[in-house]
Amino acid sequence: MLEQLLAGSLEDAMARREQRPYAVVEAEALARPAALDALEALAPADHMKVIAEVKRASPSRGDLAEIPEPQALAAQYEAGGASVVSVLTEQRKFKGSLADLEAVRKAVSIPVLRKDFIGDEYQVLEARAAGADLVLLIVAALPQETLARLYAKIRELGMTPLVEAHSAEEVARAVDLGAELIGVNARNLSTFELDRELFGRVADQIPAGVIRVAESAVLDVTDVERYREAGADAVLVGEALVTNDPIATLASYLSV
Ligand SMILES: O=C(O)c1ccccc1NCC(=O)[C@H](O)[C@H](O)COP(=O)(O)O
Repeated sequence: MLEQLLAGSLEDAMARREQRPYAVVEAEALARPAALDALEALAPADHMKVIAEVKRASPSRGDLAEIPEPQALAAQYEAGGASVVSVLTEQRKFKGSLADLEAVRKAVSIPVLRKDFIGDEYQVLEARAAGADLVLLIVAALPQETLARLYAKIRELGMTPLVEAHSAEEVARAVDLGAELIGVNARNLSTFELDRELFGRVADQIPAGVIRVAESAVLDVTDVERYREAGADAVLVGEALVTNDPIATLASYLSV
């Protein structure tokens, strides 16, 4: 499934490139005001930080919420104390878009993450042109050389890569890249199986000074407490926020 998701996102990006050539999007990306400092926003604190996701649907869970105005939801996330807003821009299975990202960018003043299946520099340029401050890189999706090239491109544009791993070996590859922000995803993106103990098993592999994010299947405050005890600085949450009162849910998570 991960291969299909990446292939679909790349195909869609190449179709957009036919309409908006590389040089045009590059000029837009370079004309943007500087990206916001995501590492500062997510710096370890005396409470758990939250990356709050705009997520309409997913391959493992189907339709979750309509979200006709992603900017309104993002504004609620900011008001509720989220440190970063994650916007799923993948169209085929997640029903997201770059237009969602642009709308969210205009509505909030906290950093915004482009969450998609990134495999090409053009997608990185698109992210910056739309106003993203962070871009997701999935270790399982790409060879190390490609990851390193995209990591460098994201940094060159002043953005922060969120490098996502789903095993001890992938955490080691994220560390080798020099990642300053590492996400451990409890969800296997090929099988959709959840491993809620994974973060606890690999957290010690992440060097001191690197920000640690626990991703996926954070469904209630006890999950947040478990991840906090295991050393997480932040949690990335989609479903629990789009299917419940986001302000109340954020308040309970931020109390940990
Ligand atoms: O969510 C999925 O089903 C999914 C399937 C395949 C690839 C990626 C997928 N999700 C992306 C994410 O990483 C999550 O949206 C994110 O971590 C939030 O997860 P959740 O809180 O469980 O909605």
